[in-house]
Amino acid sequence: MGDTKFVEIRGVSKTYHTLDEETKALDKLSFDVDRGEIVIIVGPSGCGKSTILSIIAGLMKPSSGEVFINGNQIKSTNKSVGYMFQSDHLFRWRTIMENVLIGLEIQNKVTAQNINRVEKLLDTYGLAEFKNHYPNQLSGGMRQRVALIRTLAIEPELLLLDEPFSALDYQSRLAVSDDIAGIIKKEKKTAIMVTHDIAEAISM
Ligand SMILES: Nc1ncnc2c1ncn2[C@@H]1O[C@H](COP(=O)(O)OP(=O)(O)OP(=O)(O)O)[C@@H](O)[C@H]1O
Repeated sequence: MGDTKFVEIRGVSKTYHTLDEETKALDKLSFDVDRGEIVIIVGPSGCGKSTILSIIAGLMKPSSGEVFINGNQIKSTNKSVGYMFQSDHLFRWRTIMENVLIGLEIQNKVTAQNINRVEKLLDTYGLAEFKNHYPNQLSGGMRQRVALIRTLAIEPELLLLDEPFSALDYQSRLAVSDDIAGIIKKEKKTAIMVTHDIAEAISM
């Protein structure tokens, strides 16, 4: 037996069934991710990228195969995993601070210590002065940064990013992906990102 990897994907297959057809989205997919690694999966639309992230997050069960995080098999959603979606999904009626705190609110963990930690994250990543602003007062790139800080606020060990920059125009996409990669490295997180955009993958 070798060392246990941080994330292990073992022979994962997924077939979707509808009334009149079967779609094989994943066929015996296996790979490992080490702690602190940023892995980018590139492929065209429809190749099963969102499916594998949903399975790793425990939001969906594979048809066969297993996923382990830290040696524990994933069977349902898991606090050690943070998921960032294609668009930023910020609530427009909540301020930046209120948006960033939402995960902690759901977990009933809005303590003075956690608020302080989140304020430091906003400060480090240049958003402190915007904490009482609303999402529509920020640029697309800043909103993605807010979405990442919201995901980081619950202190996940593994970040899953599903085409997080696809809503941005080409020029800001490369700058923002650079920016987000820098934050992930600085916070020493492990991340799996999926994208159809090779330039974005290389820039990360
Ligand atoms: N709930 C579902 N029911 C039936 N088929 C599905 C379902 N979800 C996804 N599929 C099919 O499975 C395949 C993989 O989908 P998936 O969303 O994982 O791909 P993707 O690479 O993330 O694509 P995109 O970038 O367009 O989201 C596609 O052919 C899709 O049509």
